[in-house]
Amino acid sequence: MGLDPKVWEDPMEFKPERFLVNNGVFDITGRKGIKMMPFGAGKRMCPAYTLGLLHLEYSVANLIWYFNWTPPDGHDVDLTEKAEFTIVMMNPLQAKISARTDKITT
Ligand code: HEM
Repeated sequence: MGLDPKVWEDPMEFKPERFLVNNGVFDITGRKGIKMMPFGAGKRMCPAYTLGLLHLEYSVANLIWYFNWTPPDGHDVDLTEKAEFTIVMMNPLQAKISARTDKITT
């Protein structure tokens, strides 16, 4: 379903902005039609999906808030897909992280 052009426009293209519809509120519960359902759908849907989403947002927000992320010299980020046992990135992702000194502390 994730690769079906009847469901997704240009399914093979990396377009995160496709989820920025309806003021950024994308239905992942399957209530408005089943299109993407990372937490399942219907009666047996994950009962903790809001907790899961909150936890992910909190984790990512903290990683961005506390660290600067840059690619090491000579390791450019390339999102092109490469087929191995699974689909991997063209260049394995490497990141140099350092503590942010410019963040506002409260
Ligand atoms: C990002 C995090 C999570 C993802 C992607 C996820 C995804 C899923 C999926 C796909 C199902 C199966 C739904 C179905 O059978 O249709 C499920 C079920 C379930 N999840 Fe999660 N889940 C997450 C986090 C959590 C957390 C944090 C908890 C508990 C604190 C939890 C508790 C459960 C339970 C109890 C079920 C079984 C529901 C049932 O069979 O009635 N999940 N989850």
